[in-house]
Amino acid sequence: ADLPDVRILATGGTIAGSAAKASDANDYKAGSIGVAALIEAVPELTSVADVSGEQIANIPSNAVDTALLLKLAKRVNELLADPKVDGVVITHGTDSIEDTAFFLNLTVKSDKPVVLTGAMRPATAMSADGPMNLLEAVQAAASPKMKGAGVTIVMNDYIAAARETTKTNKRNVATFRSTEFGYLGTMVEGEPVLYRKSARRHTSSSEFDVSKLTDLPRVDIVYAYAGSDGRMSEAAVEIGARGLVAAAMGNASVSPEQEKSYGEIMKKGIPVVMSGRVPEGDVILKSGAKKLGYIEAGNLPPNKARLLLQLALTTTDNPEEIRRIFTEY
Ligand SMILES: NC(=O)C[C@H](N)C(=O)O
Repeated sequence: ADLPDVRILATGGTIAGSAAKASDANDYKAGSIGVAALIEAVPELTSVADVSGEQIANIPSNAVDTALLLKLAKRVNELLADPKVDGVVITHGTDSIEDTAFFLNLTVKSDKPVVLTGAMRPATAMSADGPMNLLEAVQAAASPKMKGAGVTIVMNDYIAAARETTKTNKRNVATFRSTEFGYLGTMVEGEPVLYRKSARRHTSSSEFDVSKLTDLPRVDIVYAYAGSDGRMSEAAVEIGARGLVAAAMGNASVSPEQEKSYGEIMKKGIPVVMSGRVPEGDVILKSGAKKLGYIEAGNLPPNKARLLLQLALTTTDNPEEIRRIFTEY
């Protein structure tokens, strides 16, 4: 039969991790098994799709950097532009999988499925979760039902939108949860069953083009807590930040010293996006904070607001334009 053509791009992580003992699910080395071995461990893949692997990196995902994000986005765009390719799966460490997924959600120029997956237990572990996650990711990427769904994370039977998904448990296999707007769907007996669509711009309707970029503007995140002052934000500007993301307490809540520092930074034309430590709910500024000129992050967490601000700064410095971007993506 003519099976869908699915390309697997491997970047490392625990799914490619190995430990000395099957009982060890903690003290292992992430990114030690190559893509060929990942595919070989799941012989069922060959009845789902015509799969082929490509090793993009083999690292734990805390080592993913801007260069790798750009490399991945460019490679995915190249592959999906080929009419022969039906979908892409990316194996990735779970620590930053949501960051990479959201970045690709904003920079992949295609409606074809792009599915990220990973594992919480290394490949050598008893009850390793990687093989089933890889199978379900390939099943999703091979399915025409996933067309236009945006970049997704498929793990533990759920199909989760890059924008709304976050790691919630440091060690448990059921770590990926969708924030308030839910999962897109679930994998049922090898088939995606979808319940919803994202209303936010992504993939083929995104305005961001990374094809000619070799770097992204520096954006730093400043964490707020009772007793924080303005020195971290000042230091970030000093080392070259072109924008800041405030990880505020509550709803846009930062200390008075921090507020003063942000006010001065915004006067210099450096945008400050107001996000927060609290995982759910949209940031809504009070009139005083609005006057200072913050940009509201909506419900984006700081790590994703940072990526969106970096991409926004590749196209504009105008706060009104950046504000529009934060309402559309
Ligand atoms: N479960 C994992 O994949 C965690 C690992 N430290 C990583 O992100 O690479």
